Amino acid sequence: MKYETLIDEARAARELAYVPYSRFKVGAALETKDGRVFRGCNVENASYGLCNCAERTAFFSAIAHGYVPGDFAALAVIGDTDGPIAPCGACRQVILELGGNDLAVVLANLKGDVMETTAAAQLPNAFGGRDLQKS
Ligand SMILES: O=c1ccn([C@H]2C[C@H](O)[C@@H](CO)O2)c(=O)[nH]1
Ligand SMILES: [Zn+2]
Repeated sequence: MKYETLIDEARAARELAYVPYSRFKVGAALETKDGRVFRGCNVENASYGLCNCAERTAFFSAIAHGYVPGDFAALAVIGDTDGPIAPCGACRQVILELGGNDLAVVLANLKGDVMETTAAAQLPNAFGGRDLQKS
């Protein structure tokens, strides 16, 4: 799918964000290799630490629908930022594990700025499952 189309999906997802505390809406759209798209928005909570970002909502939705690491082609994320939105560290960790090193990550904002990168490039020197398999 064209990145513009995936960004449009993320833009639509953003409209559904539940953000009574930050008022900062974020949308994500995760494309599977078999052509489906899972949308995600951020979902906040009065217990602030429970807020879930748009990126993780999209991945967790796809996993809950039976998709597994290796099934994903691209992730688009959009927010009302000056430059292309920058995923938080927690999301970069999840994007890398579930999306894989080479997942295309398309970061956008409402003004039309776009940055294309990859999951691995967004989290250098990452901790991963392999690190747990010593001894
Ligand atoms: O890439 C990002 C950055 C922030 N947020 C959310 C978390 C919180 O709900 C709000 C403010 O940080 O934006 C996302 O969903 N994705
Ligand atoms: Zn995040």
